[in-house]
Amino acid sequence: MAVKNLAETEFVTVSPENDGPTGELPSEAGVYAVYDKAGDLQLIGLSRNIAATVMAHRKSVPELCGSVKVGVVDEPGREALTQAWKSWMEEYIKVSGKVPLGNESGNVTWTRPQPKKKPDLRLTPGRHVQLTVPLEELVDKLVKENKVVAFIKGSRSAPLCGFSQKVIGILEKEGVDYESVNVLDEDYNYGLRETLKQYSNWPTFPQIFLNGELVGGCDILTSMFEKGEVAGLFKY
Ligand SMILES: N[C@@H](CCC(=O)N[C@@H](CS)C(=O)NCC(=O)O)C(=O)O
Ligand code: FES
Repeated sequence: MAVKNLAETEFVTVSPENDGPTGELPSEAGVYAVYDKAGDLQLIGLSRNIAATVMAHRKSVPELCGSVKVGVVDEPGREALTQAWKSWMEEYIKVSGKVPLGNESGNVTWTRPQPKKKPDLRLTPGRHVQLTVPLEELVDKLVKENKVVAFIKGSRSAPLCGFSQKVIGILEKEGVDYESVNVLDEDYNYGLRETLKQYSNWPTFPQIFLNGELVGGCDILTSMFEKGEVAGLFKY
């Protein structure tokens, strides 16, 4: 049997202040629609366990969870669930002219909280501060005090060159805990680009250091990755 229309389905309160009402939510498969406290629809989702999923949402984004509507799907195959989800989605789009914010592509509010990316390290406090220590010494300290350091063009969250992007991608994929330094940051890493080439005797970027030693750039890391060597070397 199909689920009821969204409009005909009743609200169940789930706001965090009201910490109890899990009992009113079915631990069954079906669709659910989350409304914020202002009553605006934020997300239409489907789940194998509506109560558990909604409670997880309430925990991770309490500010957007005011109440929910749920529709249990009787014989919850993939097809039936998708069909129910589509019917609610279409109903909402017809009325509002848009998809719920949380369902827009690229919206990550409702997915599991992503571990925060580390900020890139900076070598100096800023260009206006005259350093008494040579930059080379700062580089030396940095690569010796951190197990893995990637000197890249751009930041780790927005690399500005394909070679740097590729090594960041590999380190991330392998779950390596690494520090990054943006050699193009002329404010906080002024002069680093040339200093590092001399320090490491390597003319290009990216440069990946492991335990104070240069491992190489993009080509070398890529070939290590293809041989399955990255995790073993860089993680343990
Ligand atoms: N084959 C190199 C590719 C990297 C590369 O060619 N980098 C160039 C362009 S991003 C570079 O850093 N040039 C020197 C510079 O920009 O200072 C590798 O394996 O890392
Ligand atoms: S910045 Fe052009 S190839 Fe790296």
